[in-house]
Amino acid sequence: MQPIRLGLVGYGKIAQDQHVPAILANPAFQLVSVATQGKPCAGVENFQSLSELLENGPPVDAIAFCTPPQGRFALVQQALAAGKHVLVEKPPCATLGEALALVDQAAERGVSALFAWHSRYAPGIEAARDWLASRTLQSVQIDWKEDVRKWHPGQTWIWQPGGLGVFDPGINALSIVTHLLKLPLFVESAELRVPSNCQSPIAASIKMADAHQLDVRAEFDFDHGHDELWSIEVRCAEGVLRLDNGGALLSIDGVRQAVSGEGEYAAVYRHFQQLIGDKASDLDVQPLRLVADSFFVGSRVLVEAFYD
Ligand SMILES: NC(=O)C1=CN([C@@H]2O[C@H](COP(=O)(O)OP(=O)(O)OC[C@H]3O[C@@H](n4cnc5c(N)ncnc54)[C@H](O)[C@@H]3O)[C@@H](O)[C@H]2O)C=CC1
Ligand SMILES: O=C1O[C@@H]([C@H](O)CO)[C@H](O)[C@H]1O
Repeated sequence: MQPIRLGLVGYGKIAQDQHVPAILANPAFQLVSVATQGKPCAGVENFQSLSELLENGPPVDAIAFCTPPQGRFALVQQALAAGKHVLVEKPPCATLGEALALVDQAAERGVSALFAWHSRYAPGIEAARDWLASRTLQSVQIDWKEDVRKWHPGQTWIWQPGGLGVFDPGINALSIVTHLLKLPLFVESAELRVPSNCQSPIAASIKMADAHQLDVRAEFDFDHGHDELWSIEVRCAEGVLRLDNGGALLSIDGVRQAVSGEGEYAAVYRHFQQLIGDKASDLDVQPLRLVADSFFVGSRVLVEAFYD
């Protein structure tokens, strides 16, 4: 079977750290070209823009988008208009409206499209979801804290409108929790702590609920120490479930559970391959809606300036 010829747009940190290694490890894909504005990708044809890639590059069947969320909408629209399957890094776009438009446009074009909520593919997530399915949930506590200087060194886009600030990692926790729960969540209140020289928050506290008043709380911090805290604790009538290390570790009542051995991005690309084979798409916007609603109802607290 012929491999899926893949183009990639935005050869930055996550493309280098995760996407290209996962693509090279999956024989169903062949990376043939890259469009980027930074350093080129070795071993493939490089272009300065998606337009050049599409017009002058080798034929591609699909395109992976690893650019910042600002401006990504127009790029993905261009790929859809060219009839390409698309894999879109999180967050899918800079606004909820753009993401919803892409859902419609992918359906109109009849191509496969994936909003790659990569944290949903962490090793412990499916086992956690299976356990919770028959439990009586009482509360959820999310603590998602990391150092922006480690994970986004020098990336000014993250502090600009559309860059989401601490919700850029925080949306990963929201993507996990919305995958674990059966009912949609709603934001009841939020506090966004915004540095005086930034347009997006460096920390946030969010209170959410579902239609049955499940109490879901999140603490996000982008100025945390070098050792990340990526944990979700779900208290149930039958016991306590914890996901740690971003979902890589699962414990129930303090007892470590067996989890999948597959890495997040290997699973993301295997899912993309499956969607293409099935002529299907997977385009969930709920995590982005929760971020948008946090910005709608969130009270702003000005905090000291942030310097990278
Ligand atoms: N940094 C991380 O640890 C992770 C980042 N992500 C997500 O991946 C996305 C990218 O993040 P990073 O790789 O960290 O950012 P980055 O700033 O390191 O990379 C972005 C890349 O896109 C390129 N670019 C920007 N506009 C372009 C355009 N119009 N055409 C072609 N190339 C363009 C830039 O030259 C740069 O190489 C974000 O949405 C982020 O949320 C996801 C998982 C982890
Ligand atoms: O999506 C993201 O993940 C974190 C970090 O890479 C842990 O995976 C990063 O801050 C955010 O963009």
